[in-house]
Amino acid sequence: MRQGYTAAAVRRAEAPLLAAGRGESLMRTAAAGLATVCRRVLTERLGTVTGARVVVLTGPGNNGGDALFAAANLVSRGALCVCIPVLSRPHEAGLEEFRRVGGRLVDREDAPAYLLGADLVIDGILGIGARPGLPREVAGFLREWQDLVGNPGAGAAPGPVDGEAVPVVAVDVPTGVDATTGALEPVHVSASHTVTFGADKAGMFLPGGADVAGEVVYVDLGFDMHGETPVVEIPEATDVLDRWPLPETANRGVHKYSRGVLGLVAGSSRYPGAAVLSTAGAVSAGVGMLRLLSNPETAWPVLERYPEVVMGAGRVQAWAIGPGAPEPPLMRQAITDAVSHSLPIVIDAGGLDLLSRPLDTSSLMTPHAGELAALLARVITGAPSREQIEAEPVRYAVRAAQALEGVVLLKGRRTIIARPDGTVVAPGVGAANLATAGSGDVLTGILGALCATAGSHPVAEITDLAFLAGLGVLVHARAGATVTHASGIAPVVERTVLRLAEGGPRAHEALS
Ligand SMILES: NC(=O)C1=CN([C@@H]2O[C@H](COP(=O)(O)OP(=O)(O)OC[C@H]3O[C@@H](n4cnc5c(N)ncnc54)[C@H](O)[C@@H]3O)[C@@H](O)[C@H]2O)[C@@H](O)CC1
Repeated sequence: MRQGYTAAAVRRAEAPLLAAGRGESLMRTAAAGLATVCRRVLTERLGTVTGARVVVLTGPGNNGGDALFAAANLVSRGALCVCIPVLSRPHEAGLEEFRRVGGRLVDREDAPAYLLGADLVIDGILGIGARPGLPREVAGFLREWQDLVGNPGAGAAPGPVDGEAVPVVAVDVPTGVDATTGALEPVHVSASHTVTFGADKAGMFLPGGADVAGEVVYVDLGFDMHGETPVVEIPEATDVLDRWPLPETANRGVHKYSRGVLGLVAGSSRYPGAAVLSTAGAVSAGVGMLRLLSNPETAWPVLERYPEVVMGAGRVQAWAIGPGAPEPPLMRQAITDAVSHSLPIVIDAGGLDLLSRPLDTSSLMTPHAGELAALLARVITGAPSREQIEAEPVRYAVRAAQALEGVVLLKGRRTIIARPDGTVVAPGVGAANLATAGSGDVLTGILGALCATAGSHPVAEITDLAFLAGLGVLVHARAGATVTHASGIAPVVERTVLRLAEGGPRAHEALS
């Protein structure tokens, strides 16, 4: 798991080291890490660093200092580096070293020629010291750069040159990206790589920043982050291997109940397929048993494919309700059972329409932006529109988690899972082919199965529903990336879970 912090937290963590007079050595370590990434990028692109044409963009702060020290390293290995000061005078010691080894300072007016001929651009204009609102000079420069490389989109600065994008390595944070929230200035740098120092910055993993940071490479500076709370957690494949709650198989006392029973309320005569898809997700993710509450019309297609499903209510360890707009009385029955037995409940689609206040049990709500707008309209005053939610998904997912005192999984191209304490889990980008009807139903089944299985373990409490949901989203995305149809996801989820259960190298295979 990676953990992202606010810029203020990073500042607090670096303060004791700066007070101990270690500022220069920190910068040298940061620059060495930055140079390593630049050398890798150049070698991948050109096969060598020697003769590579590198443009270094600087601002007045330490961010530019990092860039210049790193560029000095590249010059000493034969790269041809120029520095364009985009804002004020560059970092003095960095510039001195850069020039001493043969780097050249060039005028801003000459920037177009250098940018067009570059093999690599290093963005050291602004880092975590950036104040909101780019200075005019910087915004103007980035706009010219955009026009130059024929990328008129409001966002991306660098674009394809001669059919191939020039790599841009951002120092710590791409210029124009808020290090904490990921919010983008109207014009900003779009990087292929971001080399970040001391601690991951939250904004690089949240919508906006995550779309323009490229590969985020972390360089350790020995900061002690223990006293700081990460505001975003990023689950990775290794977390799935370590923390996916696999059904118990090892001990002899195992039976279907101890492997997790999920109660599912899904499907209607209008959307019978939703029950099949959510059942597929749940069964594939590894429940011990599945009870389906549904009308007979909906039940038959499910039973045809999954005869092991048991119809009707009974003892369960978790509930999942809502895919395919099931009949409200059935969903209410599930909610009542979840609350009276303190069971976790996943609430999707039609189930969300029943909510207007917090439930007195662990809840995981899975709306998309439109559903969240409708839900918030019932719960808070001054609720946002769907468009507002799409523009600021983290803000409104957190708002909903607080108002509903549960975990809110806001679906979108970048799914965000918010806890009531304001922290989020950001499992990264989903597969484009998951944006299909029915894909969310499969996810609900997976999430329900995870809750049921985790809830059936000897320590029957789910300490972190949001992180668990993040693992479900990762496996769902992984499965989706390898299939072309939502209905085809289930077998891939099943294969993934089976391989997790087998452990060893094959488990890694399933997630790589
Ligand atoms: N302090 C440390 O421990 C380390 C810091 N490092 C680097 O230092 C960076 C932070 O350095 P700084 O604090 O110098 O900050 P920056 O380099 O981000 O920039 C700060 C400068 O830009 C100006 N500025 C910022 N926003 C502006 C705006 N909107 N309009 C006009 N001027 C604006 C400020 O007045 C200041 O002069 C990090 O991102 C990282 O790259 C690294 O060297 C590693 C160690």
